[in-house]
Amino acid sequence: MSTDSSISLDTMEASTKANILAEALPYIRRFSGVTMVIKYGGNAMTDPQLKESFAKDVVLLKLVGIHPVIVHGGGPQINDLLQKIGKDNQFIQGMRVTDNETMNIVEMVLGGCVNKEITSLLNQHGGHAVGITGRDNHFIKARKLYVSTPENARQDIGQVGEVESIDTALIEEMVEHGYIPVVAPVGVGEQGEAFNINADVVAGKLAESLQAEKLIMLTNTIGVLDKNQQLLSRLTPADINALIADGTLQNGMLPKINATLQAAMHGVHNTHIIDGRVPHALLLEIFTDKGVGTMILGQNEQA
Ligand SMILES: NC(=[NH2+])NCCC[C@H](N)C(=O)O
Repeated sequence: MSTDSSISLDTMEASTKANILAEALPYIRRFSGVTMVIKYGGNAMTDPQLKESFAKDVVLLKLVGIHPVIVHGGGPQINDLLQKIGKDNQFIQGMRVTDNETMNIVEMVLGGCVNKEITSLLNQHGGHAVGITGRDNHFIKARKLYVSTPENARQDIGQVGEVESIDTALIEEMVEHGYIPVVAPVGVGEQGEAFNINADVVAGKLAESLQAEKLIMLTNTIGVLDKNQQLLSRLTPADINALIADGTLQNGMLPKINATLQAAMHGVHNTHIIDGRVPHALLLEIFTDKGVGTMILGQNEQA
């Protein structure tokens, strides 16, 4: 039998839970039928417990009528395999020098191991996930990305690509039929060859092409921080530009920020940078008023 004080504690806990559910309701209604592109990476992709909570969240999103589209990375997994087979990893300006042999490994790891692991994880939790790369139906067209050297010359670093165009028909078809697309960031060149593309860039461009409601990046940071390391919860693209100009946003964060900024400027309603190390970060961001990370308002959203 429970005592009086435990009854009141139970009641409090129940009412907190009820409040959370009630807070979620307007968002469930508002987001029913919309597409959200989710960039999956970092700890959320390697920690067993975080993997579970991610999979449960994605399946729940689908169950309440949201259409999640997953884009994943896999840099550390590629490094591991290259190291195992004794192939050197060389980076220029943060980009992997990718000869044909390396590209084969990249494609094996991204389109094979990592993609199928995520797909299977979602399916195990009751989703209907299907894994693809940009070479499927040639839906992500890529061109070679050159690095500019300090002397302003163009340097060829192999099969590293940038997005030329995305044909969304395949993804839309999958979504319509209830599937959760899981996309590995590999694109296809003019000759049918594979290109390795940065996953943040693919997620941003895909969100843009799909005119998604949201682009959500799961990262290993709590969000965008100000000079005093405090979380900035809501920002406009203009705020972001100011933070870049005054040096608050540092190098490491810039590629991610640029990908979100581009999406925000090209029709994606809101973009979010959230902490993938927090269990259920996706649900907390989407279904609560305050969220857990940084929300960047799209160009036409109200500040
Ligand atoms: N970091 C934030 N301020 N998040 C607010 C999220 C609000 C709402 N749940 C949405 O997804 O649109």
